[in-house]
Amino acid sequence: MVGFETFLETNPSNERKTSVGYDVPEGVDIRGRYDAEFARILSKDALQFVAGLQREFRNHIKYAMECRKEAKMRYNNGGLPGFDPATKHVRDGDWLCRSPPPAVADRRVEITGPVERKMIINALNCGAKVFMADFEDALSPSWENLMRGQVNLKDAVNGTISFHDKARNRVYKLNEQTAKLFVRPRGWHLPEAHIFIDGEPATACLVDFGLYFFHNWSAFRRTQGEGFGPFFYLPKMEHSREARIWNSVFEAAEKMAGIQKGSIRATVLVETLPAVFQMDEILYELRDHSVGLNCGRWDYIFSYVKTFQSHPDRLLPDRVLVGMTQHFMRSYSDLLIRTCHRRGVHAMGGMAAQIPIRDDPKANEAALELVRKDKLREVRAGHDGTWAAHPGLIPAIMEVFTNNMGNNANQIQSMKREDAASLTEEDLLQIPRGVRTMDGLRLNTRVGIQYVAAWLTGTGSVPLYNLMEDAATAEISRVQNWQWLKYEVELNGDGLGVRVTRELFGRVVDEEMGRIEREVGTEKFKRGMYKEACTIFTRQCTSPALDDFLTLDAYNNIVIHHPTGASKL
Ligand SMILES: CC(=O)SCCNC(=O)CCNC(=O)[C@H](O)C(C)(C)COP(=O)(O)OP(=O)(O)OC[C@H]1O[C@@H](n2cnc3c(N)ncnc32)[C@H](O)[C@@H]1OP(=O)(O)O
Ligand SMILES: O=CC(=O)O
Ligand SMILES: [Mg+2]
Repeated sequence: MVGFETFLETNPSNERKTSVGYDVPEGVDIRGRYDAEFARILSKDALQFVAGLQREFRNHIKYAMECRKEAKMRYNNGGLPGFDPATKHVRDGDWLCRSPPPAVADRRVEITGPVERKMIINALNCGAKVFMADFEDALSPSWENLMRGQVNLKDAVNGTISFHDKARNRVYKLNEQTAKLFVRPRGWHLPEAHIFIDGEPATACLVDFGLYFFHNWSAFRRTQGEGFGPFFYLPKMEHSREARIWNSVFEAAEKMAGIQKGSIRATVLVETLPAVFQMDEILYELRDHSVGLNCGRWDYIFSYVKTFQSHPDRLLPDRVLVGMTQHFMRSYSDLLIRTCHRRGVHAMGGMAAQIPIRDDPKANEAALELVRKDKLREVRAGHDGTWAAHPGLIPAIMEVFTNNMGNNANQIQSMKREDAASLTEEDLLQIPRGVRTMDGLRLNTRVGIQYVAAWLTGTGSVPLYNLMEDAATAEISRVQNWQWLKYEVELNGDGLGVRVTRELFGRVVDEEMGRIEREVGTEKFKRGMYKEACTIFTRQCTSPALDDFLTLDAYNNIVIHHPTGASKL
């Protein structure tokens, strides 16, 4: 794994202290650029709070990351993830989570997006019930993006956020009625290299959570949460011990603020394969702070490949064929619904990748139809709400959920899905069916390189070939290529019987780089970071050992380059 240690080794500049301008508490060093607006976020008190969390929980986090490594070793030695016999009493027990706060009882459509100023306003205004503001899959974690994101969220919670689009002479402001705000901090595994605490990079999610909570808990509870909150989404957990750390972090934050235990609420994304066997345990750890689980389908597919990286009998078909109707995906969604409703909380659906296609009405209608179909399956299965990637999808998704749920805020009591109790480990692990093709290999390569190029220049979610791409979808492209190369799989869907060798992949990379250049134009291609992206992506696809995360390696580049803004490629 490329982690803190590698980060330190590969970045000699980390020896420098650069807290110039910031008033920092003892032991805290800020290495990002000084900006007067950032300084309001990075106040001494706020940093003291973040440093306190880091000091209290760093050993717990390190231990949890060690446990991830041990689990990986077990899977790499042929083991399979499964239900833990030691926590059977939790799964069998008759307990409930606290009931959902009234402010977010109805979450039928949630929009997601990076913490970019205009998008925050558009998302809050778009008619969705919830907006998940994202420091994670949809954000490239440059210093500028992170700090501006915190400034933007503070203004949003205070109701003062505005944006002047000078090119269009348009001013963006909040409507009377807005979506309720959830914030998604980064995962446990990521460092925040611009903030050092006691000589090591801060844990990224504690920075995201800590700064947002410190500045917003009071206003949020007054203006948004009807006495509850703030609300969070928690990504990429692999085990309930990681949920236990979050629960303790929440308790520490509540204590600091002097608010009641159970004020903070969070929805956990079940988006790793090991976590599907821990859903009861995760809810149990967070039972005072939970507001449900969500099917993070894209990272879940990524995690399937990662977990089975040493299992050549579990190869994935083309990425486009691994949808929610594959048996293992349907089983995961069904069991998540059953688990959440049994514990009295929301079971949220996931993200359809389709987005509106502006210049082609026929293709646009076809994309919308795919989204409707996906959402209809979710609501009929019993999900209480779902995700939308784009404001243009909200009316259609809202209609599907409202037609099926009527005036009920959710289906927690009406869709118990007891039938899903009989789902087995085999159901949850069943190998996805379908063929592998040269087109699949080419698409993975083209999408992966373009996504990394965007990420390196500060943009974490992009439209590519009429689909939303973010860190999770790009991960699927990367690990699928890696898996196919590692096992030199036969592309069995083309009738040609070609095997995926390094030589073939080298040719594919060259040809797809040529195609990207033709598609984006030579000038943009030269200005962008496509070559750097190609180096990173190709290295990761061909490395003997699978990197744990695409973004950990790529992060070294954005720390060095300090992009100054989110520039679209
Ligand atoms: C796997 C997962 O984790 S999913 C969750 C993480 N991923 C995301 O959140 C992706 C969110 N979506 C997006 O980032 C964008 O919709 C993209 C990148 C997919 C497409 O972006 P674009 O092509 O720029 O969208 P498009 O040009 O159609 O935008 C039209 C308008 O909608 C706005 N818009 C588009 N998506 C969003 C959004 N998610 N939230 C708020 N506003 C949005 C744009 O800002 C633009 O506003 P304007 O007309 O006022 O200028
Ligand atoms: O975060 C969501 C996902 O699908 O991954
Ligand atoms: Mg995800």
